[in-house]
Amino acid sequence: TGSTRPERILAAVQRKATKGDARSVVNTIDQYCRYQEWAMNVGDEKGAILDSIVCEVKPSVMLELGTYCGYSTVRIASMLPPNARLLTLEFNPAYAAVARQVIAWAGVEDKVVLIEGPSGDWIPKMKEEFGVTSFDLVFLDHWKDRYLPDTKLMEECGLLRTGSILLADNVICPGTPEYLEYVRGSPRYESKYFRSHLEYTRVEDGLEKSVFLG
Ligand SMILES: O=C(NC/C=C/[C@H]1O[C@@H](Sc2ccncc2)[C@H](O)[C@@H]1O)c1cc([N+](=O)[O-])cc(O)c1O
Ligand SMILES: [Mg+2]
Repeated sequence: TGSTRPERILAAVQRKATKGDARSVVNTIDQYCRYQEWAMNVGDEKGAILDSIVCEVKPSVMLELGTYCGYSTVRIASMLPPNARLLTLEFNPAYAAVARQVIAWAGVEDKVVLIEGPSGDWIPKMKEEFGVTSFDLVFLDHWKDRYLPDTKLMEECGLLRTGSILLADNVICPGTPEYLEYVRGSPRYESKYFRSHLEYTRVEDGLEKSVFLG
């Protein structure tokens, strides 16, 4: 029973990244996944677009769907002011266990609430369990067939307000056709595509930024 890919990524972080230095953790994971073994982090190229949108929005309360190893969790948290909160949802306990350690190594645990379990169960409980009124920014990077149902669920639960922003990874590769059709076709969203590449490759991919109009 060898190690898993997330465990090997964590090992690289604990071996090579400077403890307490979020950028060093991000750079270490990018190096490892570009030169040792590919992994489904948003990566450096799309990550720079993510950074620019986090900086522009300056969210007080943000949601990430799909923590995985915690790469984008650390990337986002390092951009947030001290009193801002990033809630991140992870379904797989083994991935969550790795992510907690990556987040701790980066020193951003005070800004992050990692929630274990399926988004479908937790989204309806956000208000009562975490005191969330609405999300300023949501980063969708979990199962691609959950992007649309979870967006509709957030609407129904009143978790989006006029101006809330959805930022979706992988809208080209692997692709999220139903979600894309919905946000681009709905009068309740103003959508914009940021062209990029699939992490660590030359394959086209991109992020879709959609502003909820209420
Ligand atoms: O499949 C992809 N991502 C799915 C990610 C899924 C992550 O989210 C939860 S699922 C969940 C469910 C419910 N609630 C929370 C988390 C999984 O345990 C995993 O940690 C993907 C694939 C490629 N690719 O090239 O194949 C590239 C990417 O950038 C990708 O994001
Ligand atoms: Mg992704």
